[in-house]
Amino acid sequence: MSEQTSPETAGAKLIDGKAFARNLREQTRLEVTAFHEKHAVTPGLAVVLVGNDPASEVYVRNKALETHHVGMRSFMHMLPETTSEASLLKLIDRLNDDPEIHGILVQLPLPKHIDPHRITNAISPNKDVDGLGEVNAGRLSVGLPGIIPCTPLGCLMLLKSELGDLRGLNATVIGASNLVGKPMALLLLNEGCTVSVGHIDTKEPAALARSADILIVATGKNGLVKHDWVKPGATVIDVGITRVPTANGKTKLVGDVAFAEVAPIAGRITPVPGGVGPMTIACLLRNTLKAARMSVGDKGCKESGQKNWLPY
Ligand SMILES: Nc1nc(=O)c2c([nH]1)NC[C@@H]1CN(c3ccc(C(=O)N[C@@H](CCC(=O)O)C(=O)O)cc3)C=[N+]21
Repeated sequence: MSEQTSPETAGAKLIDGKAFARNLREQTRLEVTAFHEKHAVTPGLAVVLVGNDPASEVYVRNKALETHHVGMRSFMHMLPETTSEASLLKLIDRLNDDPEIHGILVQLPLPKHIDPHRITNAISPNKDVDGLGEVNAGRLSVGLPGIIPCTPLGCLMLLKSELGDLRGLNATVIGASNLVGKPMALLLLNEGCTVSVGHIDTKEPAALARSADILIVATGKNGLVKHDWVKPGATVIDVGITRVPTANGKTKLVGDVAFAEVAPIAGRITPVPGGVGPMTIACLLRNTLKAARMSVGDKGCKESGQKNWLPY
């Protein structure tokens, strides 16, 4: 990756998640071809969306397109907002039993009348490409191989490619969700970082953030992280993604980090858009390939080696 600086980002290097994700997808495409030649199996991903949140519909469409680009099959299920929990569970059962489907993703958040925990855990652990079910979450927490949630996995790939060995570094994760913050903290712990987790009740989040060599922010509060939250030279990974209106009546995506004031202080920083977002989708495709490999007991792949966490 080339050093990119601009007047607004003074010393900070932009971490180009978009370019990294493009390379990862290309690598995945080649591996999907080889996998198909060896096993005559095409990896298949089912994506389920309940309700019609316009932003979710865009992500879901992008996922379908990128799935095709890497040579996988995509199965879309767009269900009405009024779908009952029972009928969603029935669909998941069908997808669990369908041999053409190797990965199942149910887009979150779900409508209020559906218990997300029950849904996430209904997905077979072998097809849980979001890595959010109790089996995969538990395996991550005890240090066993499993399927790792896409966003934290993408963040870790960016960090390792930028910084190499992370052992001994101080990492602060702001946000403690099951989707990002908690698995991110566990991954960094497994990499040998000294990890702190800040959350809604943390008394001095700025001080906690300022102690970090690696700062990961996943709160959904746009512009939360100001210049005085960041240690000079730190690597900042912005997971937040919020659509805000602009002066000319359009909208744009912004992160949880106040980019213009933080970029001159940080050593490296991910932009929004073009940072973590594209990595999430690229990692979803990796996880789907991994699930397909597990389904045929492909011992020739790194994924079946019991020590290897990362799908590359
Ligand atoms: N079960 C589940 N798993 C998820 O992984 C999941 C989810 N539910 N619900 C919604 C969030 C959101 N999410 C994004 C993925 C990619 C981009 C992405 O590609 N963003 C582009 C910009 C896209 C655009 O311009 O609209 C970028 O940041 O550059 C964004 C957001 C996955 N999520």
